[in-house]
Amino acid sequence: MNRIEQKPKILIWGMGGMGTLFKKFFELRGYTVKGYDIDENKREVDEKDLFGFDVIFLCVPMDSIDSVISKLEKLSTKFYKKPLIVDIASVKSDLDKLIRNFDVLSIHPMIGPDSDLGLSNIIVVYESGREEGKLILDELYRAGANISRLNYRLHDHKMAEIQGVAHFLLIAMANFLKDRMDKNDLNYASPIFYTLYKLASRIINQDWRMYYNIQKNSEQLREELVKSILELHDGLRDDARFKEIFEASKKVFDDFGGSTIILDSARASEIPERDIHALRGYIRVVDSLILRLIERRVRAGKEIAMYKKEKNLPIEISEIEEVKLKELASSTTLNRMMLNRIFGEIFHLTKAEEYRILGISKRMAVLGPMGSFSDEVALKLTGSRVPFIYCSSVEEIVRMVEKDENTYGLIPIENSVHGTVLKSIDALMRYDVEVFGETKMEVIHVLASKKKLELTEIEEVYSHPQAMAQCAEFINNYLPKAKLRYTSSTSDAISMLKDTSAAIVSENAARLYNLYILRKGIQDMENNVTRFYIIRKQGSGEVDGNVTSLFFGVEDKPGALKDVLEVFYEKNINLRKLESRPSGTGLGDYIFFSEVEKRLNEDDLRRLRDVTTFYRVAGIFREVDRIEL
Ligand SMILES: NC(=O)c1ccc[n+]([C@@H]2O[C@H](COP(=O)([O-])OP(=O)(O)OC[C@H]3O[C@@H](n4cnc5c(N)ncnc54)[C@H](O)[C@@H]3O)[C@@H](O)[C@H]2O)c1
Ligand SMILES: O=C(O)C(=O)C[C@]1(C(=O)O)C=C[C@@H](O)C=C1
Repeated sequence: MNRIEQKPKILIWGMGGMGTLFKKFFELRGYTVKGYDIDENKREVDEKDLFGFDVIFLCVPMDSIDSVISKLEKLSTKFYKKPLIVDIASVKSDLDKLIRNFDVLSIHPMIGPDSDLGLSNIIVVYESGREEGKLILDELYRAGANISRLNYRLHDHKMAEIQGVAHFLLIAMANFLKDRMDKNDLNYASPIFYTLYKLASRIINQDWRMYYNIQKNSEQLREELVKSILELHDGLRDDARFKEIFEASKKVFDDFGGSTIILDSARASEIPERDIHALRGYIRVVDSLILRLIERRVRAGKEIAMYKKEKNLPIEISEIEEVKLKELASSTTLNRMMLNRIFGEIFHLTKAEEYRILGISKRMAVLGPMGSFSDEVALKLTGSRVPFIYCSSVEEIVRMVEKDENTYGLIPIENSVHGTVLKSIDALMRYDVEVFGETKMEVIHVLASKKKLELTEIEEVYSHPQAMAQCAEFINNYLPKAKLRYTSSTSDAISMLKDTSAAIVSENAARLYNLYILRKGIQDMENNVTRFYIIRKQGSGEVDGNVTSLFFGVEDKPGALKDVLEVFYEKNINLRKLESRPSGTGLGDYIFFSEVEKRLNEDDLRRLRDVTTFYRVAGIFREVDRIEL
């Protein structure tokens, strides 16, 4: 465990490409992060407010680092606490100066602003051992970055090889071909040419200064490179010599099996204009890429599953999914709701593979969609070790459970405000399933929105009619002017949200869909509790419990029901619930559903047989908070 109690406050000094990347990364992980820049338009804090931060990320161009260090030195007496300076420069020539006066974590992130920190190589060049620094590296590590260490004096030399050579060759290619080719030549391009062309374009279209500084750092190596190119040129006069040079490189340059680089280097980076066939061709390539990438992602599930088994971790870790969804939503303008659904399904595919590898075949059918109240209850109940199937009706759940011994179900049976869920009783009556547990959960509604809003700014409120009714008092008191819009589900309510509207949903749904929670617990009644049945295929497991639920019929004569109740009375059995439901055989024909607080024994059932036309035990169960499936 880290010894820092609170997350350090971070200042990003230089809000360009890399600064923005780090700001978003740490913000999404719950840190307070502010940006400062020489350009006033990019500033979130003024110069006078630079002193309360625990960590300062130096994200200015390399040419400006020296002046920023001098400024930091001048300011140093005013800091409330000595900040940790995180240096990310690509060349470490200023590091000596920085270390002299500050606590420093010097890293070199080997990615550009448009990349992802997951799987990136982060080279740690110097660390003064501050806890904040360890925490930062730990966050990067947990996001999948590969943290390596390299002495800072060796760093610049290594970078000359890694970056200097690659940049030089690509800049040389662009420089050489710029007068010889035009964009039409791309019609003749091969995937390899396209890849190099794209890489060179990426460099040429950025600010030249950083590349200049990197080349300055690789002057000596460049000379060796030019010499080696001439040798290769020379080697091409003789096939045996060329073969030798060619084969010698194989030892280091492995074959990249499974790479999508060639697929991606097809014309898939630019949308063709107008021509419908070209457009369809383009979409075909993009679809193939998506497919290959999803396959790769799912394959990773195998390794993750083995790790989770070893560490006894649940398959589903909703916090990880939440951060990912937030991260994805923040880097696109695509519809957030749809994005959540698509990635929700992709997560499902990966999880399904994890379950398959671990031989987990059990699943639980619940009322969907993901983020519904039932989803929340099922998560709590199972500790998320089994996959959930999201159904759109109770009947669908019960039907699924009847069909498959490995599918369990969670259905609402009653709510303390709205009473019995008759659809659940009807479904239990029709299908061969049994109740083997019950669980309760308090309904807590929250008011949530896409953007942070004052209540007075809310023009419309979206929700399911039942949730709306349960929050009527709050709506009348605090949102008297808002228009009420009824929707058929939580996810519908969320998808309708505009910038000035809010939805009444569960806290779980608000978190899942990255909404702001404006008010919590807005339901009128305290103690708004829903009770659920946990069901399985009839006869598919051990029976245990202290409550029995049963269906029975009585003759159509006066006192018939009283005879049944008398059996319970005689035997001192407390009747917890009694409902009558139409049997479906004719007008006036009813079946009774009841719950009694006892595990009925042979004798109890014999007595019931005498006073009923039929009975069927729907389940023997007890209340549970957790189930092991
Ligand atoms: N871009 C990359 O691929 C990459 C990769 C790894 C490391 N780095 C390192 O990250 C650092 C930043 O690179 P970038 O690509 O984000 O640069 P950038 O040009 O995108 O952003 C730099 C920002 O710093 C601001 N700035 C300039 N001088 C300043 C000053 N004196 N005070 C405050 N703000 C100032 C600029 O206005 C700009 O917003 C560099 O040290 C670079 O070596 C960059
Ligand atoms: O990161 C993991 O632990 C995974 O199993 C991957 C993954 C995913 O598909 O992104 C799947 C299940 C977890 O709920 C979180 C994430």
